[in-house]
Amino acid sequence: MNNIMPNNTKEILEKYNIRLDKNKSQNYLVDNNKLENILKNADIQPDETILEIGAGIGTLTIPMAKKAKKVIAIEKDPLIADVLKQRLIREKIDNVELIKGDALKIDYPPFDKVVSNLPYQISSPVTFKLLEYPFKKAVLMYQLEFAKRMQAKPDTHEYSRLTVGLYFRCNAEIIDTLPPQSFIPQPKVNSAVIKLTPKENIDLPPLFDNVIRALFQHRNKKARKALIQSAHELKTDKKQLKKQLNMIDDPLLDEKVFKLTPEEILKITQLIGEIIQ
Ligand SMILES: C[S@@+](CC[C@H](N)C(=O)[O-])C[C@H]1O[C@@H](n2cnc3c(N)ncnc32)[C@H](O)[C@@H]1O
Repeated sequence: MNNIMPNNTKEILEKYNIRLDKNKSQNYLVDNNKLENILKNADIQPDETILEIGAGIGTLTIPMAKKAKKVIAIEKDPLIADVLKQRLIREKIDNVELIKGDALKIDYPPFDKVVSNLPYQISSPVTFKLLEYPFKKAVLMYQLEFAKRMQAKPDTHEYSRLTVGLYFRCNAEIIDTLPPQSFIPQPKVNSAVIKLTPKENIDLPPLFDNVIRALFQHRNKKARKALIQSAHELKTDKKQLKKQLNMIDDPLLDEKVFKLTPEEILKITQLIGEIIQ
């Protein structure tokens, strides 16, 4: 392997006597070619603020800080965050805002791009959370299976709430895949890096995310039944919704959820918006 930068993750972990815990999503990147590819795709500019979720000991943080105006690095494990803090001091890097905390529980300061080898345990909630923030680009590592769901087509096993939630907001592109050997400790599955580029002019109805949630709780059922069974997601009364939906003769409501295209789900959202006032 033609390593461009020295990777001293193992030495650093030994030096600080850190034992990584797979159960805490602590799979650290040790493949520098893959790291270089993430940085290349992130294309960090000197005036940009980068958000990093799950910074670990700084494998991505430190090279990003050397390119960016600022890196906001979030790390939940206090021992590991302390190691990163010491490394930043030792390397005289002063443009990293290190936040010790749970990325699902804190509000993020404004950022231009988000670049992270994400903790896989929180892939889904953290992705939906990120979608609430404006950003120019995201370069994110996920489990390969999860990444495939982000760009899946209707009527496939991977097509999910995540696919539809992303569809109108971002273009999702798998830009690299990584074998378990790219990490220590090695995960059981392959990984992938996804690039998300926000789409312009998104004006989704306020109920859109509620409708997706309601539908995909019953992905093998017909849309009408799924919506009725998950009426709570639409913050409406189940009996009332059943009555209203049963009066509508629209073939979309008789289609199975996993077969509905994102555009059709948008139409259903508009329909729901009209009946739940
Ligand atoms: C996959 S590792 C990536 C570490 C490093 N960025 C790298 O690429 O080698 C994910 C990191 O996220 C941290 N983590 C796990 N859950 C977290 C959460 N809810 N909020 C913030 N960090 C979390 C873990 O402690 C771990 O350091």
